[in-house]
Amino acid sequence: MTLTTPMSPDGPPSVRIRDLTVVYRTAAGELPAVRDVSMDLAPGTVTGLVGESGSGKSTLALSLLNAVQPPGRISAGSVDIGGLGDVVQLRGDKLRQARGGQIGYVFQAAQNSLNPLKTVGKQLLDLGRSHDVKDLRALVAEARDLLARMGLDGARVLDSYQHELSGGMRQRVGIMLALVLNAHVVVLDEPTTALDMITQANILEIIREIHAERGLTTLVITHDIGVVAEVADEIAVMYGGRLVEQGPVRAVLGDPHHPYTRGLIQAIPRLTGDIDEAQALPGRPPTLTTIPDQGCVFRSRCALRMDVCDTVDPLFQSTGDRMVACHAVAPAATFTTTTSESEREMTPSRAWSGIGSGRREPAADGDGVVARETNEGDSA
Ligand SMILES: Nc1ncnc2c1ncn2[C@@H]1O[C@H](COP(=O)(O)OP(=O)(O)OP(=O)(O)O)[C@@H](O)[C@H]1O
Repeated sequence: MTLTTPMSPDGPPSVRIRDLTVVYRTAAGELPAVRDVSMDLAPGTVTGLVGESGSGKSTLALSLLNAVQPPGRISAGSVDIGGLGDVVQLRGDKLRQARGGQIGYVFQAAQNSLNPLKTVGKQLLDLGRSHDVKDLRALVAEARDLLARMGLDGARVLDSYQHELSGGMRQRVGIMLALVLNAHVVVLDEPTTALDMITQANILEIIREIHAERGLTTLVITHDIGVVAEVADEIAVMYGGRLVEQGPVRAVLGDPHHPYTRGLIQAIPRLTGDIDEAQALPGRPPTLTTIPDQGCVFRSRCALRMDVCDTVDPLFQSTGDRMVACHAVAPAATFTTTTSESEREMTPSRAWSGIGSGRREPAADGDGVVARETNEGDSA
């Protein structure tokens, strides 16, 4: 079925986040939930943002709409969205129009975020009026089309109250409301949480299809790596308010370079094979007050911890096909110049030799020493 709203004539927009820091006011002062994050969402891609609870995913995503609420605020950095400029600088009417108009957001637990006292159609009209939509009939037709595209009877759904719809139907209504004003950047926060497996699979398929057909740039936030594997082109991994790894999904999931990414993957129980293969990550993620203010944020849980990790923030830098922030992972330059046997041992997969076999201590001397030398050189 053809959608009434075609792909943007300029193509999907790019999103460029630079040096973004978001703080929350606490009894201990303002503390960063997102710190110095730089990342690009390539036009037309689905990026999956993963990390344990509290790693800063939702805070980062809200920054894309300049919608961080007090006691939080964006204290530094920029979010440039193609055709819009720096969203962090937008105020008043311009910001209100951008939200929903150009940037759609499907909130966490969208299934429960509809107004229980109004029909979906009434909420749609409220949305249209708040964005000064002149042709409300066309808006309703667009909503019906979108709902039909997602396998629902549009007219019936628009006449329904929240309690008359299943969880999966409400989630689709959330997606419709995020897209109906023709947004081309879409953020979905935990789009499949609390849905059964079949409905989850169905929603992920819908996200992919609509993403491709409408020419969107999409960010999906989830703590479930399975969701990322299913729906995303790129994966970004967050820990303690930092981005620790970002790259193509297949490359990163097939050969994770950061110890945290590897730990997340190893913690997934498999449907087949030995159930004991899944290893929970030891320790807990930090809270705002326990995130260290210098050195690597992951070091207290890291099997590859070295002295340098206590004092020097690892740079988020290219290791060839991806970006990684880890002192134990050699940057791209090292790979292109290595020739000798000992230098070849610097590759991340060598540094990982102990982890894959279930050993939970730093890699053997040679690897550890070489990695440390490499990184001390870098930070100099
Ligand atoms: N309103 C707030 N006031 C104070 N601290 C907050 C507030 N909202 C979030 N935080 C803190 O900021 C950090 C990041 O939270 P955020 O919700 O962005 O993480 P998340 O990765 O999205 O977690 P989840 O998956 O549980 O939603 C956490 O330590 C959280 O406790």
